[in-house]
Amino acid sequence: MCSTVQTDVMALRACGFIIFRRLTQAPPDSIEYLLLQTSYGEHHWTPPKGHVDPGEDDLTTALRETREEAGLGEEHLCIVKNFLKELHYQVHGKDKTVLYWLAELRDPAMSVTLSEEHQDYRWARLDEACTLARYQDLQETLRDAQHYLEASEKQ
Ligand SMILES: Nc1nc2c(ncn2[C@@H]2O[C@H](COP(=O)(O)OP(=O)(O)OP(=O)(O)OP(=O)(O)OC[C@H]3O[C@@H](n4cnc5c(=O)[nH]c(N)nc54)[C@H](O)[C@@H]3O)[C@@H](O)[C@H]2O)c(=O)[nH]1
Repeated sequence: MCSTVQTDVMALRACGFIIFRRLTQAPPDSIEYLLLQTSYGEHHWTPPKGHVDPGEDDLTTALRETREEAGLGEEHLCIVKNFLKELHYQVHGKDKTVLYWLAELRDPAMSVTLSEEHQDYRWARLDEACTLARYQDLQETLRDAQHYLEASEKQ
């Protein structure tokens, strides 16, 4: 009973990946981000992500959810070091934390396989991605990712 009460007051926590691909080597505006549209609720668009299972570490959750929701595993991804964003918002009056790592799809032609949780997906350049991801914090996260990638390319 105690554990049920504790679970109820604990903040929601989810983890995922901002996945991008480059269709050509350059320029940086050729970067496209993967967004998935839920098949439930308001049919909102987010990168692959999901709730952390009890005892699971955050990165394991992000990888598991990305495989479950997009059919993309660690072997298909190149994780970008030093990029990790934390979002905080409320869902039905409850605090929720979402962590996003950043990863490049190794083979840009690799196809995405959706689960029943999503009805559509889109590879979108930054502007379109921000339009689909209509939450300001997610838009800022996508812009931060783009800046990070552009800055890395200049080095
Ligand atoms: N039938 C039905 N079933 C649902 C529903 N809801 C869930 N299920 C079930 O739960 C399972 C999902 O399990 P996971 O995959 O593990 O979890 P997540 O990936 O975490 O997915 P969620 O959808 O739970 O959570 P969010 O994406 O966070 O959306 C929640 C609300 O937050 C807002 N919101 C979203 N993103 C942002 C943002 O970046 N910034 C801001 N500021 N706000 C944002 C937006 O208002 C949105 O409505 C599904 O299989 C369903 O069975 C629902 O409405 N109807």
